Amino acid sequence: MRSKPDSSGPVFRAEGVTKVYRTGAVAVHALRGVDMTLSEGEMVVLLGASGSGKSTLMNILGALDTPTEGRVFFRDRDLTRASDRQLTAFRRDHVGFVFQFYNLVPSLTARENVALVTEIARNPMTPEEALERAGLPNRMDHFPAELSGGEQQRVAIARAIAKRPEVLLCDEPTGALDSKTGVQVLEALAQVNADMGTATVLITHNADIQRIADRVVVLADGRVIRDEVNTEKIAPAQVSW
Ligand SMILES: Nc1ncnc2c1ncn2[C@@H]1O[C@H](COP(=O)(O)OP(=O)(O)OP(=O)(O)O)[C@@H](O)[C@H]1O
Repeated sequence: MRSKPDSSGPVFRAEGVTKVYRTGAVAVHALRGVDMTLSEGEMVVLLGASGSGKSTLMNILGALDTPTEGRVFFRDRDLTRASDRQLTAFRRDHVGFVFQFYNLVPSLTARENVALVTEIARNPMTPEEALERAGLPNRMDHFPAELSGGEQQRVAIARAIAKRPEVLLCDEPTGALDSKTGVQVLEALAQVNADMGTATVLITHNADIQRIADRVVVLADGRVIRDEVNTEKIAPAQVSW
């Protein structure tokens, strides 16, 4: 069953997005006309084989990259017409990113890593609240080297959500984790999605993880080959791989 109504307009809308990377004489067609939407509060799992274009699409949605052709809207804003400066402001104000590798500052504690964001964001939560929401209330004064991979990833999630982004883009957040710690990370993401209504895109290689999604989008060779509502959504704790 869908857990959330789909009454409002999409947060993201990609229309006919193509991306061609040119390296010398070689052209790689990473995306070949992708249409996709992300609705308010929705958790979308993006699946596909290696090289199918998942990261390229996510980077374009998050304005880390620009399409070769096509349009990307964030609410009513056409990102493909925005300047670099506007795109930087868009990322800073609206998007949280979580990557496979946590990119924490090793010499700072969990709390201090999150504070790097809360000190510059416009309407942040406290680092403590962010770490609690990410499921890590008891490790705030630990350094990254004192934390497990799953705990480090939850610090990265806390850092990503501390500015209260409307969208969370997660590229293989469990890719470096075993299944037990991977489930804990998925639980943190599902909790944020449920409590804060943060629309979330989650890239994974792991087909089992699609079961926690509201909707599943599958890419193959730069095209969307499946886009379906998941009618039997399960809790992360029920996922095993
Ligand atoms: N900066 C780049 N320059 C040239 N080619 C690129 C670049 N980034 C990605 N590509 C190519 O674009 C295609 C899609 O890559 P992308 O990283 O989006 O796939 P993916 O589905 O995320 O793969 P993976 O699951 O392995 O991360 C691949 O063929 C890749 O080699």
